[in-house]
Amino acid sequence: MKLALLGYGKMGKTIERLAVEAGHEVVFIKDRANERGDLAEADVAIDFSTPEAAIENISRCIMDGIPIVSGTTGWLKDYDKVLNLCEERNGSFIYASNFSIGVNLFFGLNEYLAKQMSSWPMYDINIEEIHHTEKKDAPSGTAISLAEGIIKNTAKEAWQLDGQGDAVVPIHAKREEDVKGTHEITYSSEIDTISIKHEAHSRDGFAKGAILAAQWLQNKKGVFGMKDVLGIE
Ligand SMILES: NC(=O)C1=CN([C@@H]2O[C@H](COP(=O)(O)OP(=O)(O)OC[C@H]3O[C@@H](n4cnc5c(N)ncnc54)[C@H](OP(=O)(O)O)[C@@H]3O)[C@@H](O)[C@H]2O)C=CC1
Ligand SMILES: O=C(O)C1=N[C@H](C(=O)O)C[C@H](O)C1
Repeated sequence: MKLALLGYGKMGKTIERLAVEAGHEVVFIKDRANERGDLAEADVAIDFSTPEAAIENISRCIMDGIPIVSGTTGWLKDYDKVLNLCEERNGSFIYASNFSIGVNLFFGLNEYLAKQMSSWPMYDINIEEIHHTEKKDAPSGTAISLAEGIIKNTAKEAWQLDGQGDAVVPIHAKREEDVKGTHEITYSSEIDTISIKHEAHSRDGFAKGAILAAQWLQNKKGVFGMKDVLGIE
């Protein structure tokens, strides 16, 4: 597979290393100021850039007829624009707040637990996410997906950063040196605490998932998520 990389930071470089190791070729690289190679040669593009740059990168690929996988977080206010453009141009697009297989299994566990806990209002829900100090957005895209999974399965109505109130799922975001990505959901009562936690040990899981998604998307049209790629409910 010939890949274009939009964003060549921590994730772009990890994807390049693992893609080349797996026999793929990187034919185009773009960061903030530079472009190398030819986007038109790519079978699929992978965007891990910035919240500000993602919409332009994704739109450019859809306009140029290149299937595009995006893992950039913090740009979802523009998601409907991408949906419409993709439909108009018969494009191919996947977004996931987290491409690791482990986190996608964890999403299912989170929804299962939320459904069980919805009958027991004495438990207070909290989400905590911890990431490296260079992260630009808070809360993380993954924490937002986890909150949405809880809202879908309980009487909670919204998530809020450091929020409070009966209808709110509070998310607490911490920034610590070199943490790759930790997410923990806690249900606490006076009697006891139940928690589930996912901790990434490196960026390889995110990168491998994005490469898998790129392979899967190559000959498909439409808008998809990581559940489609992995074939999970
Ligand atoms: N979905 C998932 O599984 C995961 C998502 N992420 C998300 O991916 C994104 C990137 O993360 P990470 O690699 O750690 O961040 P980095 O800050 O390490 O890299 C971001 C890159 O984007 C580049 N960039 C800036 N502007 C543009 C532009 N206009 N076009 C193309 N590239 C541009 C930066 O270039 P320069 O250095 O020149 O400024 C840099 O190379 C974040 O939103 C993060 O939350 C991260 C891990 C997993
Ligand atoms: O910025 C990161 O590093 C990560 N971002 C994603 C997010 O916002 O959820 C995924 C992962 O946790 C790493």
